[in-house]
Amino acid sequence: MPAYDNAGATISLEDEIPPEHVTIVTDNFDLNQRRHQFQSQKSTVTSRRQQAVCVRRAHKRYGSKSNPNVILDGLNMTVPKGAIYGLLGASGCGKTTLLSCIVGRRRLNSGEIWVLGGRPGSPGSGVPGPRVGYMPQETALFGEFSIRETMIYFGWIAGMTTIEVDERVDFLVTLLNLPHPTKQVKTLSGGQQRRVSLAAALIHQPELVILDEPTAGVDPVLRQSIWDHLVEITKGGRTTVIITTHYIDETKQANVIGLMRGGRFLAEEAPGELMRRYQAENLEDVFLKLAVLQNMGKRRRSSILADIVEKVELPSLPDPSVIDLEEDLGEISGEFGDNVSMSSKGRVVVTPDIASPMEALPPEEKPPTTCFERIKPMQWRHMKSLMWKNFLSLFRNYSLLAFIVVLPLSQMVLFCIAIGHDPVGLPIGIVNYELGENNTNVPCNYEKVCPMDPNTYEWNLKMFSCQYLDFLSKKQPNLVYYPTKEAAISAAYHGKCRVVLVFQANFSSSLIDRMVDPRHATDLDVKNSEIEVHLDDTDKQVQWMLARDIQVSFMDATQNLAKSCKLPTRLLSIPVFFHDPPVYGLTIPILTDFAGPGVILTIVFFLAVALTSSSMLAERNEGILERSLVSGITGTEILFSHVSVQMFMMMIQAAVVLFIGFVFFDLTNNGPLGWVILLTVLNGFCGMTFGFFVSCLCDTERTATFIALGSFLPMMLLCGIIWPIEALHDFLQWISYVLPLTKSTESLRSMLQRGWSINTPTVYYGFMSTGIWIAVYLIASILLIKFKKG
Ligand SMILES: Nc1ncnc2c1ncn2[C@@H]1O[C@H](COP(=O)(O)OP(=O)(O)OP(=O)(O)O)[C@@H](O)[C@H]1O
Repeated sequence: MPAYDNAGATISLEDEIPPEHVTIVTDNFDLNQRRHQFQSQKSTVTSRRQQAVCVRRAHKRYGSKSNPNVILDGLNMTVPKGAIYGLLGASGCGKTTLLSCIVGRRRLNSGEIWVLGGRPGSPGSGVPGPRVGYMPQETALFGEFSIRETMIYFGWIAGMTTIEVDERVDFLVTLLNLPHPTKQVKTLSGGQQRRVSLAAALIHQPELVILDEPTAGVDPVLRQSIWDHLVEITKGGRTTVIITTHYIDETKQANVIGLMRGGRFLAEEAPGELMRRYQAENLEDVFLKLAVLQNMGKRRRSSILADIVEKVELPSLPDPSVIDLEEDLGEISGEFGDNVSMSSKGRVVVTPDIASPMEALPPEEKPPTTCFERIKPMQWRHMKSLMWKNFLSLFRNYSLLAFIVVLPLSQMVLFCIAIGHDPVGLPIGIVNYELGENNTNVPCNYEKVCPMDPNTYEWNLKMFSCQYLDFLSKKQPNLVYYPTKEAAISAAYHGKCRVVLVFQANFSSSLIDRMVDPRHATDLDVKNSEIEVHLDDTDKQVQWMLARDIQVSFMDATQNLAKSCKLPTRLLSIPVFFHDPPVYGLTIPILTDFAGPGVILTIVFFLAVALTSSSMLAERNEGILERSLVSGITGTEILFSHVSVQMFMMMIQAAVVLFIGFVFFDLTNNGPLGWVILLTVLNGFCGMTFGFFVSCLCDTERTATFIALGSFLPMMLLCGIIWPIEALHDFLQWISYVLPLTKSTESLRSMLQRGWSINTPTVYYGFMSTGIWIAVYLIASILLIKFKKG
């Protein structure tokens, strides 16, 4: 017999196979009728593609190159079509990792995998896709859905009609002893949920069923009926099952079992043959013996393990001399040709049906050459299932619905009520010596007639301080009178008043001297004609507003005086005139109008972030994302289905915010309403994409929440929402310009207050910046979904 060279291994089969070790698989299963006698054949790509699953020289590690955690260490695996393959191994040995590589969710570091004739993830392979039914270890179901709705979701993805799904649901409910299909998944027991998860993997009768511990938490009777069903579906040879379990003994019903340890298979063979060869009563004994033998093999290489191995009692072996531990207990499956699966000296014939070797194989894979070929188009049936699922989840989640409407409403109401209004009732200390000795008890009255003699033009101004205080009290009514300047200032030091105004005894006459006859006015006249102001400057807003009220009240009083004397009203005012109305905005601007645009955009942006930053994570953490991806849905489809559903919610939120701001609280809006709405919605969309990005970037909801919350304050501070950008440090100004809310806030403010339209650069820069950020976040999210695997 010739020698075969497969990837560097030159092995002659001729003398190695004692006839007694050549076994035909017969267990409960007519593979021997469908499969041909053992014939050694060269392992070729074609022969590998004819297996249901074929893994060659698989290496997989987690962690960095310098500190690797090697999970698969040159593993080979051959799963013939139509077989039940039991994958056994201790917890943590890498079974789930191997399965996720098979379904295309993780990549090997090196080696190759063929699944149903194609490479997982390659175009036309159907894997991930409807050819595979995958039941992950976690339940991976939607708690809010009923059993039937769960099946409809997975059935639709696989291209089934609702009628077909209903028929299968009836069958599976009986088979798996499930409760009524209308029952909500979250109300089921753990074992029932696992069975629903199994049903979801079987609903579309896939060619390859991969079940990660389907019988965990299932009672023995039901476990037997699940196995009976698996035997039944594999009978025709169309369906192949790979199953992992911790109940080693139940795999007696498998056609082939792979015993995994140390990143390789200790054996890959029919269970009956293994027990016979190792003269073991059960498979657990076989596993134990093989494990000890593997350790002995290692001992030769490593003295470190010597102590451990010496303590292990070697079980009795049929004839240890026939086993070359070093070579034979190493991984050898498939290296001799893909029609053979073998371990040790025994060979199990698992020759595929070669009557029509290329039947049902996907077309030869051509690697994508252009970027366009790499992008998978979205499929309507996937989008339909996803959008239906997302809307259903939304409408089942009442607290979330309330959150969507109540939160923007309450935040906008809070902003409009709480921000921008002038503080009223601030205590203002008054010391008015013009009222005489007993100044706190004398009423502060003044004559409203003109104090100027119409004939001589002599002024006889009296109690102008009272006239002034009359105007001041219209703006700040809480005037508190103190007898002396010292008492008032002491009260200010103790926080009893925010400002102290002192009027000297001859305030009115000195004022007239200063205005009418400045040539004879002394320094004392000037000093006495001034209102002495002592401010508590701790609060900039309060200080600024009090200073404004004090000065404006004076101008009001002088204008009133001029008016009573029929003089030009501005005659007695300071010679600085502020035009009314101003170029844009109000004569006395209110902070609500300044902060309003930024606050509207911030509310819409961050509510969208809050909605989306957990959506992908919730799917991922519940295992649903993994399951959906294996069923053929792409990350882009999941992303866009969330985008469409959350877009709907975000638009509701944007409408609530704008309605409350402009209709209820009458915020200034001189702008083109259409563009205002469009910018607000675009900005919410930008928040959504940022949320998706965070969701794809983080592994836990907690980290996502930290990032989402952590980004809130810097954006508020740096985007010119509460303080002008021009007041920032130069370096911060640069940062500010590249943040997503800066340009859009400027744009919205210009539209609302200045009435500018889209043809103004400030306005269209806002739209452009938002559009660029949307594209950046979307592309980053898609790339993360695509490449952020294990
Ligand atoms: N994403 C990951 N990053 C780092 N290590 C991981 C990752 N996933 C799994 N591992 C490690 O890889 C090893 C194999 O894990 P895996 O889940 O494949 O084992 P398993 O055989 O399926 O275990 P079990 O039977 O308990 O489910 C474990 O040590 C695990 O800690």
